[in-house]
Amino acid sequence: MKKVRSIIYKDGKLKLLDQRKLPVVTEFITCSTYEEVGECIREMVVRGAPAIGATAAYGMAIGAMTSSVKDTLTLVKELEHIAEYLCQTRPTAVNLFWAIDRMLNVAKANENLSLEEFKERLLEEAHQIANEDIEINRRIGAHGEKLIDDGDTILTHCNAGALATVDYGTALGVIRAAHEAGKKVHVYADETRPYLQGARLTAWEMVQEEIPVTLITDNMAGYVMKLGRIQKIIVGADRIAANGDTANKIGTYSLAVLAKEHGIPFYVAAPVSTFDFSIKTGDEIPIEERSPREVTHIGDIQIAPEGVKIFNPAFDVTPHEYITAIITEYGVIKNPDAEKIAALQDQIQKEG
Ligand SMILES: CSC[C@@H](O)[C@@H](O)C(=O)COP(=O)(O)O
Repeated sequence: MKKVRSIIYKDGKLKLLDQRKLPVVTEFITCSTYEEVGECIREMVVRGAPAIGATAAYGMAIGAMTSSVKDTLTLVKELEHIAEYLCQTRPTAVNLFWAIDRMLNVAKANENLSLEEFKERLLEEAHQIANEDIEINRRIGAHGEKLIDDGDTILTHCNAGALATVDYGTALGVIRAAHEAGKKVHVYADETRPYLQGARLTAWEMVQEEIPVTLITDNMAGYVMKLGRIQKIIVGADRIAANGDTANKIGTYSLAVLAKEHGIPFYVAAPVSTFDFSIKTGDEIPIEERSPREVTHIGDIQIAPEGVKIFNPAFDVTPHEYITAIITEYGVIKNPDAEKIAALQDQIQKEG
């Protein structure tokens, strides 16, 4: 299998595949400070909920390693500021806050270590978060591929692949696992305006791995469903509320409504780090609004008149009633609701 690694740590530096330039240019940006890491998250050099989380964890480790403070207790205090800075980068994907919290908790639990040991411990935790992500995605894939039939054509939105994670992917991980299991699958990728993650990234990943893929513009999705070409829809997630309502890339909600109308199963694939058990419903999920330029321009080409008003929400929320199942590393939650997600939370606490 050809691998697409987008996050590489080496010798105190984090190399991030510049996803803004794909698929035309394959170029890495090297970050030596936590500020540079934060900038890369904000500017979407790296994007996708699990990838953002792992990157932020390395940002915390790099922040500790590059700090000039002379004792561990002061460094823990400094890490709280670094955490605040990194938390400001993108608001919707909860994996960002989850990874930063996990790093802060490790910092607080190890404040008795020597400065050098403490820095090593933080780096070790960042590596652990990154390595676990790959393992978790494979488990999601193993659970999810059982839902895929030989010969299925699967529609996906945005990019929930190796690029959006440390490797393998969530929604695309399920598709990869089905492909690896010898099932013939065909992918329909929505281009995903305005940032074109589907056209630029999902299509690229599928072409790289020789998984058959057809690219469509977002407004073609309803028509291809009506033509009977789509058997399943699988998307990733940026934040899942305690009742199963799911925030994902703008346009996901429209797909879920269309799926219901056409009787097509609509699956969400996500690690448990994407659940925000602290919020009851999707109404509480903060939705990022991005620059109007993403809508008025495609690349450097202006496509809208100067002075036009723009609304550019980057995510929407799909109510849980539209979701056939959520696939996590713990298994498949059919018809997700508050009760089933509370049971998942119990399972996580029991199994760790
Ligand atoms: C496995 S990633 C799942 C989601 O993060 C993905 O579908 C998505 O919406 C990404 O949004 P992005 O704005 O590109 O970070």
